[in-house]
Amino acid sequence: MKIVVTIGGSILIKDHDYKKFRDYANVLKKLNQDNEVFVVVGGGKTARDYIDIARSLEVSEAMCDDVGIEVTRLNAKLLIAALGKDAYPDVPHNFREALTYANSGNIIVMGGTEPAHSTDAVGSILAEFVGSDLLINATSVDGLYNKDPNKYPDAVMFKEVKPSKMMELMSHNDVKAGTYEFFDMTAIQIIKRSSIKTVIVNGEDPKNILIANEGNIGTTIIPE
Ligand SMILES: Nc1ncnc2c1ncn2[C@@H]1O[C@H](COP(=O)(O)OP(=O)(O)O)[C@@H](O)[C@H]1O
Ligand SMILES: O=c1ccn([C@@H]2O[C@H](COP(=O)(O)OP(=O)(O)O)[C@@H](O)[C@H]2O)c(=O)[nH]1
Repeated sequence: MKIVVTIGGSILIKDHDYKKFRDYANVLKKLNQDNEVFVVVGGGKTARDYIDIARSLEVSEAMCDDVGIEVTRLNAKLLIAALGKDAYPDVPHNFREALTYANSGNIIVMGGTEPAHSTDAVGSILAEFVGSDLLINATSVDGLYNKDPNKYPDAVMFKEVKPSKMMELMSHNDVKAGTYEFFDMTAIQIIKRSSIKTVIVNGEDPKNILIANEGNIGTTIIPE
């Protein structure tokens, strides 16, 4: 099975701790034993800090996004380091490169591609591009809720959700560099148009990725 895993920067680089990269590498190696694995990593607080500096220098939003992309690629390099010989040594800068590098049989790790969307969108486009059977989105909450669970204690998590419902929930979100919170529209649109089976899980514990592969955790995005 082909699997694309996106790992939110909010978990991977939260504490600037090498152990998170090592723990993720161990889980991804396990997943890669019976599957072909592609990974997309986010930028986290580091990306937001860099974007804030760029924005204060009054560069364009696209340039701010570009700064964010560089940070995601740095995080990808760290995960490649943790994976050692199981990873392809270069970070693909686009989807064609990812597909070409996959011929090596190694785990592919990438960050962002171009401005104006998040690494969640990169994950969904990559899933479409390589014909992935499953997209696993590892983030800092247990799944998709009817409202932000960090702001509203009474928020309720969906076990299953259709893309159109997600669009409704995310439509008010900002589209500036560093602010593509949770899922951006591009990501949802791609998941919708190609009916990509997607599971959103809490990635604080990397082992949840293995559970997501077997089902029954987090939120599953189901076709319309
Ligand atoms: N409807 C929602 N369901 C779940 N989380 C939400 C929702 N709306 C906003 N959030 C927020 O989105 C955050 C995850 O987004 P983000 O920090 O960008 O994660 P990642 O690093 O995985 O991309 C959560 O911490 C949560 O506070
Ligand atoms: O293909 C991409 C990926 C990322 N980004 C920029 O890089 C930032 C960090 O990526 P992301 O938000 O996905 O990281 P995470 O939410 O996982 O920390 C984004 O906010 C965007 O500004 C982008 O422009 N294009």
